[in-house]
Amino acid sequence: MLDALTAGALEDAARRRAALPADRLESIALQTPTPLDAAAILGTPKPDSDGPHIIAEVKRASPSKGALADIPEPASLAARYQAGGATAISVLTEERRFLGSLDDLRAVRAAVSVPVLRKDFIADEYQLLEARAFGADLALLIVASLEPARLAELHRFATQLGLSVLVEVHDEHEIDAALEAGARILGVNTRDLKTFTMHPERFAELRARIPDGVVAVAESGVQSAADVARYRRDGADAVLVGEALVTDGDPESRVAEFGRAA
Ligand SMILES: O=P(O)(O)OC[C@@H](O)[C@@H](O)c1c[nH]c2ccccc12
Repeated sequence: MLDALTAGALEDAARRRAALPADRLESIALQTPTPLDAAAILGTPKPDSDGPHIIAEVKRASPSKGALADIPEPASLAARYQAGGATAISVLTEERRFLGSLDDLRAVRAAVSVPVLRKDFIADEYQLLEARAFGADLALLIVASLEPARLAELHRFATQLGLSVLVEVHDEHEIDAALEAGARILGVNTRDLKTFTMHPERFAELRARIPDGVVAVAESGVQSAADVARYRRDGADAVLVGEALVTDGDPESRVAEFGRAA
């Protein structure tokens, strides 16, 4: 599944590149305001609460669940997340299975002042230029979908563009590869990418391998404040939540509640 998603994302990027070559995209990217330092922001404890930073996700659908929510105005959803105290906003831009787009990224960027993450299956420099040009402050790199040398190369390229990187891992070996590549923000995705089953205990098991000074993000499977509190007690600096927020009638209050969970 991960390979198919990455192949599809690369195909879609190649189509966009045919319309806008990399050198032209790069000059747009470099005229875009300097990204926020997401690693520093997520690495600083919240002044007003013992809860974790919340990274709130704009997510219409997923391969495991199909359609989750109609989101006609991603900008207003993101603004409500920010009003609820979200430290950062994640925007799924993958088109085929998550039904996202770069237009969503652009709209969210214009609506919020907190860091914005481009969440996609990134395996090419062009996709990082897009992230920067459409206003993202950070980009996702998934260790399981990249050779170690390629991961390091893309991490370096993103950093040169001024982007922070959320490096996603699933096991000890991937943590080692991520740290080797220079990761400052590590996301443990507790959803198994092959079976889509949830293993929230994986976060606690892997947390000990994440060194001080590296931001630890717990990703996936949060349904309630109790789930957030558990990740927090297990040592999460930040918790990334999608489904529970897009399916809630009052995402602002829900983000606020999650941000206090400790
Ligand atoms: O909707 P959830 O269970 O709260 O999960 C959010 C997020 O962790 C999930 O969307 C995600 C984690 N890693 C990814 C990589 C690609 C696409 C999506 C993801």
